[in-house]
Amino acid sequence: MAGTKTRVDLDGNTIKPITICMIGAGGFIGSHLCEKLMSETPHTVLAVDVYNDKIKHLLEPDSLPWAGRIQFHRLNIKNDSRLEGLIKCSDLTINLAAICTPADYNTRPLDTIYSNFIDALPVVKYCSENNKRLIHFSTCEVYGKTIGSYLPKDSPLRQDPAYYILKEDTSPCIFGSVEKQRWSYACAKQLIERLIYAEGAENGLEFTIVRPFNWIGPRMDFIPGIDGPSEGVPRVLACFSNNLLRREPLKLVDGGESQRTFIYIKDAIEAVLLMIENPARASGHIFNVGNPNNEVTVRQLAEMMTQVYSKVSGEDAIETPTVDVSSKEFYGEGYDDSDKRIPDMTIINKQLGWNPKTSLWDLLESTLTYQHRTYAEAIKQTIAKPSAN
Ligand SMILES: NC(=O)c1ccc[n+]([C@@H]2O[C@H](COP(=O)([O-])OP(=O)(O)OC[C@H]3O[C@@H](n4cnc5c(N)ncnc54)[C@H](O)[C@@H]3O)[C@@H](O)[C@H]2O)c1
Ligand SMILES: O=c1ccn([C@@H]2O[C@H](COP(=O)(O)OP(=O)(O)O[C@H]3OC[C@](O)(CO)[C@H]3O)[C@@H](O)[C@H]2O)c(=O)[nH]1
Repeated sequence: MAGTKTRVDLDGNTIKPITICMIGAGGFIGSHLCEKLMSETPHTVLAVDVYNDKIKHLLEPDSLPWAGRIQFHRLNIKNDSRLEGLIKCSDLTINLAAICTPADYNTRPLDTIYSNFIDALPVVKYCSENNKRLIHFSTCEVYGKTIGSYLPKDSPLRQDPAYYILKEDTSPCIFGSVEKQRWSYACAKQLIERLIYAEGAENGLEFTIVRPFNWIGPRMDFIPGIDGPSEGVPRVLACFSNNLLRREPLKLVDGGESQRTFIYIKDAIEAVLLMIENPARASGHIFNVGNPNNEVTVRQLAEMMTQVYSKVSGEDAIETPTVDVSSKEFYGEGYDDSDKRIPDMTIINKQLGWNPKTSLWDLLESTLTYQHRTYAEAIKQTIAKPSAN
């Protein structure tokens, strides 16, 4: 059971129980991290969020084995004076809070910039002033587009990894023009990274920055009309899951040519736990956390999800499984895209000896099994219900 046997870090030292102030604990990543910390470690979590639906199973009932090691604090970090107190009484702060769905970047750029930069400022300040360690969640989007994307389509250099592999310490950050408001998020994340780095350099802040590369799994985002707004546009996993559950074609934005590497949330959480429990190895570093072996185009992702969903649901795929849609139609004015995202793993390998394990097929199988079990019945009922109009 968690907390009863001695746990050691990568250098063989005993790990002491700590208190973690986790901001954004009620979201997708936060819920998995809380689950891991409760079931496998003796640490205490002060879980801060405006919502707690995704961690309710960890908070209730009081008889859970970890009762007393997790407390939920419903607060909005934009305007709540309790934040400093929570950071002060913790050993480590993990900041996950953000607006991080691409459909918002070009349609709500002010909220996006405030959420990812302005609202994170007090968190960094309180950590720095109170000598508290900070693990801040940034994004792979800070790399923007690859250098290779600016080469002619037929250039052989496009095949050279030097032109597309994304490295924390050497790759540039290449964003589109200011009118392309898609980059409001990446730019805000980049500036907060620079501020944290500067706090480390000038004031000795002990920090780690995480750049997640498309972490996916159960509880990611919402299914429109079921546990989120009917007109809402979540990230691609939930968009495609929604289409499959409703037996609608999956929408391929601009032909589905963009490439992504997807990593299973449970693999990624292992990396975060290593950062939490190995401060001497993690502090002062920026880490890519992704699975370079799981690269697909968005079109290939749609095809694979269609096959996997057929297998787990027992339903045949629909006759026309995908449909092309322009980015302007799907996301509106100001959308732009990252062409390709393959993480370099040198730094995380060297510092933490971590590697992802789960193949794309396997992670889709467990995730779509969860989506089917969780939503298929509710979707059937909404489809069967006669509409109000
Ligand atoms: N999931 C990924 O693949 C991925 C990729 C790149 C970066 N990230 C980063 O990781 C972090 C977590 O992402 P996620 O996928 O879990 O997103 P998420 O939207 O599921 O979680 C974010 C949580 O933060 C909370 N939050 C936002 N603003 C808040 C505020 N003002 N006060 C209190 N709580 C607030 C939200 O309610 C939500 O529960 C984000 O910073 C995101 O930019 C995630
Ligand atoms: O129905 C859809 C939805 C999306 N697409 C395309 O899929 C690609 C991936 O989209 P998505 O997962 O929504 O987001 P991104 O990978 O572009 O950005 C995220 O990456 C990390 C993070 O920082 C946080 O999660 C976020 O910014 C993309 O090409 C879409 O256009 C589709 O074709 N159909």
